[in-house]
Amino acid sequence: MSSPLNSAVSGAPITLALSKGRIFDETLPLLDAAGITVTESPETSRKLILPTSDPGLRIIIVRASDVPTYVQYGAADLGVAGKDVLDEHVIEHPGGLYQPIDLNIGKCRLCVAAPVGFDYENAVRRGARLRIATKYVEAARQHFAAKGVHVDLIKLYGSMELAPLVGLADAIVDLVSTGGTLRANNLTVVEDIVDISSRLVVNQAALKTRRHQLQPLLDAFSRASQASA
Ligand SMILES: Nc1ncnc2c1ncn2[C@@H]1O[C@H](COP(=O)(O)OP(=O)(O)OP(=O)(O)O)[C@@H](O)[C@H]1O
Ligand SMILES: O=P(O)(O)OC[C@H]1O[C@H](OP(=O)(O)OP(=O)(O)O)[C@H](O)[C@@H]1O
Repeated sequence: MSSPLNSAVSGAPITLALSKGRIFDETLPLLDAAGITVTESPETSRKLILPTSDPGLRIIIVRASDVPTYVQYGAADLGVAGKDVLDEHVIEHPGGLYQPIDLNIGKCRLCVAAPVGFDYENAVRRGARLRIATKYVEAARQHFAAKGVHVDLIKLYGSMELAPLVGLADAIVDLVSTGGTLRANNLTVVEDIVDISSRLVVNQAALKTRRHQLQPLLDAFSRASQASA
């Protein structure tokens, strides 16, 4: 996309919500494909609103799990969030979010993992009540309910791999990519739940009222993500 987004028409730039780290880093090439560069980095700047080379687009930096909230309430017109985060959000706060594009970034798997040597299959067969530590309580609840496995879910906000090592849980539900974190902590995948990637998420009202501004960006993201699939 070579022409600037037309901010003069609506009076306000389009706001894109990103989290710093891998989502910001992996979204940059997609923006680049849309002819947009971001000169400041959230790793070095403390600014939470970053301008872009296009006066019609600004970026806000929020926690990964807060991206759907900013977009749902219209504080951002669109954002990038993992399917893991979106699924948790939508179960608790349905409506208002449109997920038009799988960006094919942030690829990993949501899995059940347990200490090497823990006989998960046998525990499930016996009908044992398992203690599961996770950040993804809703996804875990649905997964184990569908299998008819009784679980006590323990909500954590990070470093789930620690929980079975110190007796907080029997197993965890967490994201796995290379498997390096599990290996380093003597854990192993005992079950795959779902493939994860990051999605573009758009405020449904903005899609109606600012469609002509948003569409070129959506088209550019769609082309770039298909090219990298
Ligand atoms: N190891 C990984 N490989 C690929 N993608 C991943 C990996 N870990 C997480 N992701 C994806 O990237 C998204 C953002 O992860 P990130 O680690 O940047 O945030 P976070 O620390 O999980 O979020 P928060 O700050 O809200 O707790 C996740 O929601 C997931 O979709
Ligand atoms: O299989 P691997 O390649 O080792 O990746 C898996 C790890 O990646 C994620 O953590 P992240 O690196 O995002 O750390 P954080 O959750 O503490 O931000 C996830 O929660 C795992 O711990």
